[in-house]
Amino acid sequence: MFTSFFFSDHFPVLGFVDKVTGLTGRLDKNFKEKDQSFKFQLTLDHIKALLMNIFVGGSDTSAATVIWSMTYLMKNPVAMGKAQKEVRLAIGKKDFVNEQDIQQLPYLKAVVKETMRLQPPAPLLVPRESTQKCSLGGYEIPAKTAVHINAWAIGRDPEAWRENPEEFKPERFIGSSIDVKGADFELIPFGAGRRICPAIHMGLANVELSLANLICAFDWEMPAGARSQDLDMDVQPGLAMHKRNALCLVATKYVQR
Ligand code: HEM
Repeated sequence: MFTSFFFSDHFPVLGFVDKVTGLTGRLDKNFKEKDQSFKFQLTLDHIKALLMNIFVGGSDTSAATVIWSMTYLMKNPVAMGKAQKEVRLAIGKKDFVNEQDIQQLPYLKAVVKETMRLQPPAPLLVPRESTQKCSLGGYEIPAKTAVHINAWAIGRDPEAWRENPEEFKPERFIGSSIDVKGADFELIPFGAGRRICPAIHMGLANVELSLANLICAFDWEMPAGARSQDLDMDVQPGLAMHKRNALCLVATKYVQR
């Protein structure tokens, strides 16, 4: 069915041909059969909710991370300089950073990890409920308990991050195996275990690609009269942790000499 040629897909006015050839009837029958393999009736509302999940879950978190990364880089010009030098050297005369280039950018990746450590986009991950009674770290947790994991606090825990945990220091990840993929519990911006963010690779690519292109193509300055050290880190409370006040910067196109 998937590979069949439907006139209606290409020439809507000739859609009646699909009815005459029986394709439309076969399509309806297929849908009905597939629907029965679900334990419930899949409605348009379910599909809308699913698309909403993907759209909100995907765009909001990635956008928040790019803005926090830019904020930290503006407040740390040495780190901004290092990240720009790395990406500009790696792509040479090309005018766009692509996914392959990203693999040669360890410092940029460290910047993203460090941002996610300090400002995980979903600071309490997604609320969950325990299905059965269990014991964790000496605490008895009954079934049906609401569980919130404070990824924000874990990322700043001085026992896990011994070297100035409050400081933005991407270098802490250079030569370190700690990653955001759910295996290192001190850094879990995407969660961990079976309910870890299913789009972790897409989320990381969104952030790394946007950030790499922003800092590669432009030099960034504060608007006249503003100082980067005064940039605030105020947070807009919500499921996703956004910067409360808009980050206003002046971009100048970078021209390679
Ligand atoms: C920087 C980007 C992203 C971050 C930081 C992020 C973070 C998270 C976190 C913390 C969770 C909850 C994990 C848990 O409860 O343990 C989650 C779940 C989820 N994320 Fe992401 N996410 C990102 C990008 C995306 C994208 C791009 C999509 C979709 C295209 C997406 C779709 C989802 C969905 C559908 C779930 C629910 C999974 C479930 O309940 O089983 N996320 N994400």
